[in-house]
Amino acid sequence: MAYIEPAPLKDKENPFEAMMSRFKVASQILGLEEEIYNVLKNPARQVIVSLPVTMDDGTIKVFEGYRVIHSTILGPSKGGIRFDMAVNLDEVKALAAWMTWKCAVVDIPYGGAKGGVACNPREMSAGEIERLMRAYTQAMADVFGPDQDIPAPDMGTGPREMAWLMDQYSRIQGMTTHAVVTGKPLVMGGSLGRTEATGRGVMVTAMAAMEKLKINPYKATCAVQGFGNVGSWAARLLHERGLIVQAVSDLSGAYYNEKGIEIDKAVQYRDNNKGSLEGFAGAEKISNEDLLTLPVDLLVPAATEDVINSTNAPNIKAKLIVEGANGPTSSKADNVINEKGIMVVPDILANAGGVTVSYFEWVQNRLGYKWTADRVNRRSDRIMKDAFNNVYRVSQEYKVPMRIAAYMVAIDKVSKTYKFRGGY
Ligand SMILES: NC(=O)C1=CN([C@@H]2O[C@H](COP(=O)(O)OP(=O)(O)OC[C@H]3O[C@@H](n4cnc5c(N)ncnc54)[C@H](OP(=O)(O)O)[C@@H]3O)[C@@H](O)[C@H]2O)C=CC1
Ligand SMILES: O=C(O)CCC(=O)C(=O)O
Repeated sequence: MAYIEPAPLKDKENPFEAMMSRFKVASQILGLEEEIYNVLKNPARQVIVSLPVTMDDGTIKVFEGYRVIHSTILGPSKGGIRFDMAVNLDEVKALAAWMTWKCAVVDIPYGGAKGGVACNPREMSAGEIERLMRAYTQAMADVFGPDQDIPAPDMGTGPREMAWLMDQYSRIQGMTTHAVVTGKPLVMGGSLGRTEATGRGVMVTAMAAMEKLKINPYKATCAVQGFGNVGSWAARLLHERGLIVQAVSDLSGAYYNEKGIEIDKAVQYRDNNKGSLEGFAGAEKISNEDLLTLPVDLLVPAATEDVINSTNAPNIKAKLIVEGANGPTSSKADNVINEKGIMVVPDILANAGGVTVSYFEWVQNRLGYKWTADRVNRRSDRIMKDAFNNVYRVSQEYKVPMRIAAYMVAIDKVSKTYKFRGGY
């Protein structure tokens, strides 16, 4: 069947519709039965909770929290928790579905879920964030579980928040339950390699794509948008592989140096500057928008959704885009990028290193055993390379972009499993 361009969407893209437009195209090419299409397009469960939290000044503020389980066909659902002002149900629904496809692409036995709370952690004290995370866990206690639904970090959360979640859940259960959450601190059942895992997967798939495109990493330039967990680790590891990282960014703006940013210095600066790159010296300050259109070989969007859209896509000059973030490219931009011949390693493949090592963390927790960093990295690198090669093969065979090929791999696996499970 010929490749069908995703239908362009109007105005600013709703992330769930952006996910659906690619899902539709891949389903059509696969000839997916309508009944199964309907099952997979609807999230299995959507939970919305109100979370009253006592703030430091004694007032009570009510936050809205979400957990969407998109699918449990492949196994217990898995996916991070986002603390961000922009969190809303449609975003969480899209992120949950992306988790289903992502776990299927890297062939790990999980379904997809995502959670989030609309809040601004930058303006909250550690105590307020802790009370919010404990309230969220309490409200989701019947949703979460090591064989049911296993959360992890996402934007605005990290090991500290996962520790509070694990502790609160364990108090409710009356027993220490490490395997209920991944991305925990190392001392409480976290896995070696999880912190850097998503950025590492971005690096591994970027190297694989550069090989296909015959780009020499020692001569290649790169720009990375977002300097949190994913962006800073991707930048550091790409730099270690010989690339010149010419620009990095966060919400404060982008920082450009033609000769290359010193990534370790930027990380150190951010860590000593309340998490922000604001004021970082040794680089020219440009806008996040300018970063996206720099004439680099590799562009890594590792911040948030919809940053590459129909407005700026015609000006993108990179030869390769490797998506560290979930949903950074709108479906309208897909068409423009494809016409320009830019290769895109899509989010559901490129950033799957995180959930892969989360899976290893869960396995180690259940075994009561700890793997070495070397074992974690070797196994996750192999999974990421195999997944890249599989998606690349499908994209060549069906003459479709890598994004559609990744959806095809995922939908094929989930739909076949659904049919084998039967009972409907
Ligand atoms: N953590 C993980 O393991 C995984 C994360 N992802 C995805 O990767 C992306 C980043 O997540 P993660 O690194 O964990 O999040 P973090 O919260 O650690 O970092 C986010 C970074 O993006 C910056 N940022 C946010 N919005 C914008 C914007 N509009 N323009 C430019 N920069 C922006 C932030 O800046 P500032 O610090 O100034 O706020 C920060 O540097 C998300 O899409 C997430 O879903 C995907 C797979 C796994
Ligand atoms: O590590 C995980 O389980 C999930 C990470 C995540 O939320 C993501 O891949 O988007």
